[in-house]
Amino acid sequence: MGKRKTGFRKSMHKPKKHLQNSDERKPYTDIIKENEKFIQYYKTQKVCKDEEYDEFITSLKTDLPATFRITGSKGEAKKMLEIVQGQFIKDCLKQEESEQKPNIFSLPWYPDKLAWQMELTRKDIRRCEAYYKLHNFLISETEHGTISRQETVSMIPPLVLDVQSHHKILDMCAAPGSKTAQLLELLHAQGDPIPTGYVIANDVDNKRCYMLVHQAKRLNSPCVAVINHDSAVLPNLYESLPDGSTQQVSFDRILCDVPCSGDGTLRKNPDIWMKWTPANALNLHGIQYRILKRGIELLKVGGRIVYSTCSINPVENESVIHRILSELGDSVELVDVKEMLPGLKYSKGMETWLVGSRNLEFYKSFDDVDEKWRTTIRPQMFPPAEGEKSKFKLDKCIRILPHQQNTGAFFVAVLRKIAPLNKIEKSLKPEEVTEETDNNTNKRINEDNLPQNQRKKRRKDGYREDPFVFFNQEEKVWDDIKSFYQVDSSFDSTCLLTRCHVGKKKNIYLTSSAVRDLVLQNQGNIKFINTGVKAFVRCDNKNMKCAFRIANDGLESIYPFIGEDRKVIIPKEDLITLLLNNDPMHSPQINTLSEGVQNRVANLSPGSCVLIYTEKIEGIDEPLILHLSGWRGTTSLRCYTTQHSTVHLLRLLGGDISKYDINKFKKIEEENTEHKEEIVMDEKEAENDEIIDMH
Ligand SMILES: C[S@@+](CC[C@H](N)C(=O)[O-])C[C@H]1O[C@@H](n2cnc3c(N)ncnc32)[C@H](O)[C@@H]1O
Repeated sequence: MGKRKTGFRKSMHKPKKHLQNSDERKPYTDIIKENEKFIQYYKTQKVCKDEEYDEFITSLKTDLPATFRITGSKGEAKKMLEIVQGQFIKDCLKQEESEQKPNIFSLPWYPDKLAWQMELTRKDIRRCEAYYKLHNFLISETEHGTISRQETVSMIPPLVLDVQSHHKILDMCAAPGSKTAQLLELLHAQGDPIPTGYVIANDVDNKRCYMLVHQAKRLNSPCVAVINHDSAVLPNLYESLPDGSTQQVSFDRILCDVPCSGDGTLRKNPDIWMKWTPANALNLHGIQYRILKRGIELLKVGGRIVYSTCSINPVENESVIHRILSELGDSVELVDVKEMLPGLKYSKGMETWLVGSRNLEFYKSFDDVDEKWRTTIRPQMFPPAEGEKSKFKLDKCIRILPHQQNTGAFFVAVLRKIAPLNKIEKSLKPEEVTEETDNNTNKRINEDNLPQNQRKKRRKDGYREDPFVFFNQEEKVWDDIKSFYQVDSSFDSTCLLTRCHVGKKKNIYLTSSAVRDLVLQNQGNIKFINTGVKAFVRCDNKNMKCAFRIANDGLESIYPFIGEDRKVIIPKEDLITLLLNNDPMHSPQINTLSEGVQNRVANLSPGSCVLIYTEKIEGIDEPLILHLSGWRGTTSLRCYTTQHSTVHLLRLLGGDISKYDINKFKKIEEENTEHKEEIVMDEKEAENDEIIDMH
């Protein structure tokens, strides 16, 4: 008797993911957006005028509008702006049955019209079939890195930090990283391929550090490193000086976007309605203060630090700033940044507030506080005395409330360091530092200059990260790369690194020389999670004289150093052809491309190359310039792009993206039908099997 075939495939028994009726997560629609304590607390705190209070609360109960920021080089950003302002987005917003289409507008206070808000929530965009093209647009452009979907108010802190390309920037509480990404954009805004400044992005939560890595990666910057520390006790960082000694890094700019109760995000996170209690703010005040204080210690005199929270509570906001100014007032002052935010509606910082206990007993001063609350309510949480208000100028802080312009709630304070902290700075230097200082100069001795046997092994075991292994002058693989790509002698190959000590090098990453120095000087004390942009990828292709191809990620940084021989100018039509056919098995044949390209590649030896596309854009001097990693095969030419980048590039060039612009609603419908058909088929097969068996 033959073996019985069941005919039932595994897939039949396992419901497809989208068909599963999962009740693991409570839908946000089931959350009751009420909390008596919350309503009473903020009414008592007078966070807005009495006549606005109902509007304030009502606004907190509605979903947030979707917003995004355009990023990228000037030419690319201008082209994206044309798309956002043009017919494409107009069509995306059109609802077939309705005559009314939601509005989309640029935020007046964000420079160059780069930030946009829609009269649609993220949920609307995700759930409504009419917006599937808009949704696809937002996803592919976000993944490619040309837009960042970021909440309106969250764009303010990096903006008022006033970043320039030479700034050393520290982002103290950086994960998941939307502000880090914005800081990187601002660092690269002038178009330098490798800015001299950098961003050190820190978070205490190891897992969240990887979200940060993902965010930073989208920006393809060689000037960022992700580290993992409690920023309240972040060790000093050191940098080399030209004479070989080292000195402590003083940051030009610091972002201190501290952990907070998050009640300003109620519109996005409605579950906070059920969890909210005044105790959260009381518990967070201490760590918020310590993080800000450590930030000020690490800041250069003349530098700027931005303190921000997504909390409405003065105990987490003005109270922290007041405490800092009371202690360090000779060294820091609040900065008025009104001029940097034209058209933004906000309330001035509060100069007086009450401190409320867990059960809503409100106190004007610590002397009145009931004994039982004195461990949670601290004397430093109270506002300045009546006669001292003008000394602190807390009204320079910025409070954004949700009803003012349909956003989340937010608090921002900008501080400038005007003098060193003296005693405090000295007392907080970690022990390792003094241990190794040169007595005469008070500078730390550069360990790299010491003989190997005198270097102290500082790395603690247990870091999960792969090592950061920088090339030395004699790096073997470099000779081939250098000669194949005719890399200019000004390129510093010691800024290239791999993540393995032994074995074949797979990916080669690039950092700026300042970031390289930071890693080398500090990897004993600082837990580096990630750094470097991918510059070269191993591809052992017999046809190529060099084992590494150029990666798109780091191409902008290495482009100026690559010799002309491996660069191919490509016209629009050919680039569109390559993008539409970027399956490596079916790359376009060279003889199907334009004559210009055929002539250009005739003498180009097989292997990796850079494809260059330029286009004049009306209204700006800077053209759109695209540099893409390409491959000259024996008879074909291809372009390396991920699917999201392919869609982005085709969109920029006006190519046909229909094959990628999938209507997921239709697809699900089809899959459901297919699934039903599959079941019928499987049942038929099973019946046949029965028949076969019976005979
Ligand atoms: C408000 S979120 C930061 C949001 C982030 N700046 C952004 O724009 O995406 C606060 C972050 O602080 C981190 N955090 C909490 N305590 C910290 C500490 N002591 N040191 C460093 N990070 C801390 C949390 O893990 C969280 O990721």
